[in-house]
Amino acid sequence: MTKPKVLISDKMDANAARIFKERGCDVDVITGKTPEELKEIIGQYDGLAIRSSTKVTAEILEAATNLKVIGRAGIGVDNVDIPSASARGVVVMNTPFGNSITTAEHAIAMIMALARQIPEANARTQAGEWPKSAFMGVEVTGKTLGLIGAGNIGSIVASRALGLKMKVAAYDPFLTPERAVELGVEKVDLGALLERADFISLHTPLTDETRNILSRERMEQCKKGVRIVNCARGGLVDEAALKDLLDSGHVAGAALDVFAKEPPAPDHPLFGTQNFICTPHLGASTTEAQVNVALQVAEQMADYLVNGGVTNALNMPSLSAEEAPKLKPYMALAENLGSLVGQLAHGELPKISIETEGAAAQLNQKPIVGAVLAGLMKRYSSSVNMVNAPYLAKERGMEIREIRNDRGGIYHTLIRVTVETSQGRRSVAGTLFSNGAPRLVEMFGISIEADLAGHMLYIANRDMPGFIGSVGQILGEAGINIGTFHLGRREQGGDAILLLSVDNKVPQELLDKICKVPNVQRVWPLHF
Ligand SMILES: NC(=O)C1=CN([C@@H]2O[C@H](COP(=O)(O)OP(=O)(O)OC[C@H]3O[C@@H](n4cnc5c(N)ncnc54)[C@H](O)[C@@H]3O)[C@@H](O)[C@H]2O)C=CC1
Ligand SMILES: O=C(O)C(=O)COP(=O)(O)O
Repeated sequence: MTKPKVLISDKMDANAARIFKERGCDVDVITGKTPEELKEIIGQYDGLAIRSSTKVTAEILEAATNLKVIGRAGIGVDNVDIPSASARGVVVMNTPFGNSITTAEHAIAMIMALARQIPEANARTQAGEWPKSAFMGVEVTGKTLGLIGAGNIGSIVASRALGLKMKVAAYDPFLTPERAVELGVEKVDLGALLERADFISLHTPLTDETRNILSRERMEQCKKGVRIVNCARGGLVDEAALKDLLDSGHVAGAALDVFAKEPPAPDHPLFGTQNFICTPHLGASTTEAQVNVALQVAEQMADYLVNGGVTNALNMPSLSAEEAPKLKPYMALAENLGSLVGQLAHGELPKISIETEGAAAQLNQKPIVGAVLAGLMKRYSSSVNMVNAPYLAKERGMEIREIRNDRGGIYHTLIRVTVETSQGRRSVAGTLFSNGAPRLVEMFGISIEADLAGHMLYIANRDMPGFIGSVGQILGEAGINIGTFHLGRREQGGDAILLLSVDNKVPQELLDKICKVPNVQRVWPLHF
């Protein structure tokens, strides 16, 4: 058998190459290639090991005709086009914990550097000045640190900040009250965090929801004199607004490890701004973290290439060869149902029950439960997958109930997912057609049949004449094409639901307009 061939295309600790060789792979270390150069050579490799510099675009993947696995020695995978990789059957893995401590420590270092203006004081002192009276710092003791995102890294930052005698307030829709107590932080909403924080540190992935989470408006809502740290992802903070607010003194200091575009242009507006400090995406750059992630990524990738074992994959569950074909369609259904309740619940999810009926109840429940939870949490975490979702859910205090009912009801096979939140109970169910196609069959106890795919709109209304025409007209006038249309109602004149698939994302103004149509109770955009 020919040896699998791996390319390490970003700077990586030498342990990675050593492990690949020891595990029976050939390995090339070629860093600093342009996308065009990478495209030329990628076709010969079975594995690609990267950090954040290599951008694995659809175009690169198209040329990667032999590629089987991409391994990210680190956490964020926003530089990999995962849908394209999945479509080509390429497994994408990361190392979700290997650099978390190191990155949390970098955020703490940034907080301290801002509090005492260490970089500028250092530069001026070494330039021959003795600017003792130019600098007046602030203590962090007793100050409030507002954490946006309290996952792996945010939690570690919280523990270190508490050790520094700071108070920690955290905004994270996935943080349960119990987990907040365990961490010793106060769970708050974003508005309260902005009003109270003396320091803000961001620790979320970059998603549609977190992009620009510190917008101009939100930073203006902050306490005057706030100091902001971003060691997560560029794009979370509006850089132009940050520049203006530092100039006006509303923001007293800002430290960025990451930029919207990396590397930033040499004339980036923030460069040279007073009380602004930055580092070139060094969050994960310690000897310890780099050894951790290099060893882990090489072991995981070699295991997959040589033995077919799957660990920390973001686009594939870990499955045995016999189970895989049977479970595959169920997992697609389960992930869609999880994603649907996650989008509808939009908030804390302390209790979830996953019920299987008929044929579904006879199968290995683990991948089904994993897929529901992965669907539910994927909007909140970049590294969630079917394998680690149950673990993450447990860690975050989610109560998970599994119910099996071997006897089928009206459907020969059914999965029902119910979440209980402070806003109430939300339950959805789906079945599989005989060709394996997944189908939603029930929402909130109301029968409805729909495919869950692409952009959709969920509308809850009173069952009254005329409403469908008005909704269709609003969308039609805005040039939004309706693909499919599904209706369900509890009883004549009672609660009813409408699920539409639409060709484009529906803008907020239109959602507001639909909300005003008589008898409409709730409008919710969905995406699958
Ligand atoms: N600067 C650097 O070198 C490094 C940066 N990172 C980045 O740090 C970030 C966090 O990493 P982890 O803690 O490991 O991820 P994680 O997945 O454990 O935690 C992310 C947290 O953000 C929360 N979240 C998601 N959407 C949110 C929203 N709209 N508002 C508030 N909270 C939200 C999630 O619920 C989750 O608890 C990632 O973007 C990662 O890529 C990670 C390592 C090194
Ligand atoms: O792990 C992450 O998400 C990081 O951002 C670290 O990036 P790097 O591997 O240092 O290029």
